[in-house]
Amino acid sequence: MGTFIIEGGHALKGDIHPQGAKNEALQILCAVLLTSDPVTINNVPDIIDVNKLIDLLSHLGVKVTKNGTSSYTFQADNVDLDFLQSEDYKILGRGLRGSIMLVGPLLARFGQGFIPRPGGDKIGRRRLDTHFEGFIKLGAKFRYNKEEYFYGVEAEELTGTHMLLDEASVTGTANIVMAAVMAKGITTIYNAACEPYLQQLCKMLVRMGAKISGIGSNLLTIEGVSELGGTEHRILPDMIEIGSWIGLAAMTKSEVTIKNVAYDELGLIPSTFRKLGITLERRGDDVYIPAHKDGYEIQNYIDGSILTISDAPWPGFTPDLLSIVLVVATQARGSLLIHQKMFESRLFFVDKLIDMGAKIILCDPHRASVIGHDFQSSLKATTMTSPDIRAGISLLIAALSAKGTSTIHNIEQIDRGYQNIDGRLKQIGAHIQRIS
Ligand SMILES: CC(=O)N[C@H]1[C@@H](OP(=O)(O)OP(=O)(O)OC[C@H]2O[C@@H](n3ccc(=O)[nH]c3=O)[C@H](O)[C@@H]2O)O[C@H](CO)[C@@H](O)[C@@H]1O
Ligand SMILES: C=C(OP(=O)(O)O)C(=O)O
Repeated sequence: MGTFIIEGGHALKGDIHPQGAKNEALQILCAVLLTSDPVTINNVPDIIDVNKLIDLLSHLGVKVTKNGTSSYTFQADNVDLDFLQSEDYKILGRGLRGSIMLVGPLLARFGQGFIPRPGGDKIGRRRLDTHFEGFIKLGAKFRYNKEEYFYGVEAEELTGTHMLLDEASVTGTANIVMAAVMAKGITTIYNAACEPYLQQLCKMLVRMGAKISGIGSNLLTIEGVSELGGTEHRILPDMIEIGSWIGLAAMTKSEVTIKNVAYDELGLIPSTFRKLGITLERRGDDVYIPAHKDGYEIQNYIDGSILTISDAPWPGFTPDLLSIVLVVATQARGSLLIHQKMFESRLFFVDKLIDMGAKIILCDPHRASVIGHDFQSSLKATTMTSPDIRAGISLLIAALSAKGTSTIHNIEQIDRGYQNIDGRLKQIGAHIQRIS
């Protein structure tokens, strides 16, 4: 279990280059299984979850060539389907959430897809019904081994159909789209998730020969084709990482420029941080955050009532940034309510912030009310353990702003989604040390 030792209270200064998006990379990597031709992917982040998925692909027989630091070529021309039944597959598949998206492409191309219950953050129930209901509608037979938590779908042929998803699941939509691209006839998916991750996946599939319309909306129409070919794809900058850097800059009163953010893909992220009173300027495709020497003030609603920040399926505000918004609010001028609607166990980490001196009331598992200190009182350094990826980065932000030296254990949770976070923080002046 790795640990960070952080000496807080230092302002940071400099440029940050965001990594490629974790959640997009996981979809795109699974899509390489849809063709026997080479697929080149650029801007691949060097993070635990992505590296685990690349390892899984290579165990499946996919040829993996590293072209440079963040560029890979994959060729799935000799996939070992027997590996899907092996103990190793059960162990490796459980290691991350993104592995669930292997099922759709395997089903589409080879008529069979299996997966153990995938890993990922323990942030509440994470059901997979949407995925499997979609495959069943396309004509697949479903089986589930309850003892081993092992899911399977099989089909001699998939046939296009209309489906209304029971929820706009991000990985569920990606999985169903990848299954449908080579189904016979037309598939329409309503209540589809439409995050930039999904849009990027669909655009890549179109370049591979798929016929998809409605990209970016919640109604996708897919006309099945008989096969797909190779392509080259570039992963967008990670919008969750960009939001994390914005929060970190404000709370440590640091002057930071986040370079090449693909601003037009950030949706509500900039305006949500602005509602906390944080100044961020768009400069070309960069985001400049000045040092907030006089703090930042939370805006109320027009009628004077207290601001609520809550998550919603895209283009709503992403749930993956709520923990970061929460920690940043602990030093704001004013109060707000955080309402985490999607996940029921994602706010419990506020106990650690309360220990550090933050004024937070956890109203119930989904809602926390935060009363900002306006920097009149610093958070106190402490020892903590990172429970999940976004709580982990939030605790790291708290530690960087706190007085004294903090310790964060279980930093693998942070490493699974943030590339060389300590190295990049050091480059802009943070006092952080990794102990493995
Ligand atoms: C690898 C990956 O890409 N992970 C992301 C993906 O996970 P993942 O695809 O697993 O998440 P889903 O979109 O399936 O659902 C997330 C949670 O929200 C609930 N839900 C979802 C849609 C909806 O309309 N109503 C609703 O309540 C689900 O029941 C579930 O509890 O999307 C989540 C939601 O943006 C993100 O937090 C994860 O980082
Ligand atoms: C919840 C997250 O990831 P995963 O779905 O991989 O657990 C996240 O990225 O915030």
